[in-house]
Order: sequence, then C-alpha cells, then structure tokens
Amino acid sequence: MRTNKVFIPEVFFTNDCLTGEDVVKSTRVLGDLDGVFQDKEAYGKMNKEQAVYHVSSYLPVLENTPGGLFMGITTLYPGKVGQEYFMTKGHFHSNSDRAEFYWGVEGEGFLILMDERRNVWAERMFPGSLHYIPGKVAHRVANTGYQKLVFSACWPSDAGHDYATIADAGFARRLVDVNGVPTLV
Ligand SMILES: O=P(O)(O)OC[C@H]1O[C@H](O)[C@H](O)[C@@H](O)[C@@H]1O
Ligand SMILES: [Fe+2]
Repeated sequence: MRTNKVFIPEVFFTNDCLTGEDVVKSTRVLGDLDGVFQDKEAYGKMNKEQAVYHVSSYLPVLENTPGGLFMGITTLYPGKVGQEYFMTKGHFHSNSDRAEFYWGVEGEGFLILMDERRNVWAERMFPGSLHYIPGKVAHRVANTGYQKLVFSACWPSDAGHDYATIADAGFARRLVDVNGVPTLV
C-alpha cells in the first residue's frame, strides 16, 4: 500500500508548540549518527556537536500502552555528509505491524521507506503532504532543501522504536545529491 495524500495545513507546528510534562524533547547531533552516512571521510571532518534534528514528542500515555497514540514534531536541519542529505536515524517499529502517519509542515524533503524484503522507495514531503507508513516498513526522513524541514508524526503508543535492524544492515538505498537532483542510489 503506497499513499501520499495531501491535506491543507491551517496551523504550522513548531517544536516550541508542544509543552508540558508529558512532552519529551530530544536533539540528535551529528555524533549521534555515527555509521548512518556512507561517506566516512566527510563525516570524520565534520563537527560532531552540530545539531541535525530536534524531536518533541507528546506522550499522553505510558510507552507500550495498547490503544493509545503519540504525536511528535521533528525539525531536521539542511545539510549533507558528502553528497548524502541530512536525515533521521530511521527505524522499524518494535511491535513490527504498527503503522504511523507523517505529515510535512515546512520545508522540503523525502520520506524514505523500506519494507522487510529491503525494497526501498521514497515519497516527496512538502507543507501539507500526508504519508501513511504501513506496519513492517522502516522509515527515515531526509532534508533535500536549503531550509529546515519540519514534519509531524502520529504513531501508536505500543509501537516502540527498533533501531538495531537499521544499525546492522542500513537501508538498501541512500538518497544522495546527483548533480543537484535528490536520487535514490
Ligand atoms: O527516531 P528517529 O528515526 O531518529 O526519527 C525521529 C523521530 O521522527 C518522528 O518524529 C517520529 O515520530 C519519532 O518517533 C522519531 O523518533
Ligand atoms: Fe516510527
């Protein structure tokens, strides 16, 4: 199932929108993304303290609660490591059949998806793009623009994050700048 529906945003979310004791904020700096990018030489020369993305997560119920929902806002900065765009770590869900919605709020980029047979495809993200991520599909987002990319997400509170599978085998294809054009290679 591949869907890429569009809605019209009336409110632009930012990470600052979400506040309260059930909101968890985190930042991933370049040093947290060791092993994620292909060009190790370019990565080695970059400042590891540089922020790549911020996530604010609204967790109104406890992690692993069946039937609940979480919501997040991610701000992903523009940049590249070599020719590869700044991107999120990416993950499957620990409860592998759990689905998720992502939607574009600001900026431009791609949602990169990979199923369990390692087929990879990408959906363009822009303000108002809406993306249904089926269960058993790994997901990561790349910023291909020159400004920050803001997207939001809604996922089941019992989905969990499985980073280990991606850390071990990565995605089967990478989104790189080929003569100025974002290309899956
Ligand atoms: O968890 P990452 O792969 O680093 O992606 C960053 C974040 O993106 C979205 O906001 C998701 O809903 C979060 O669950 C995820 O943590
Ligand atoms: Fe997810």
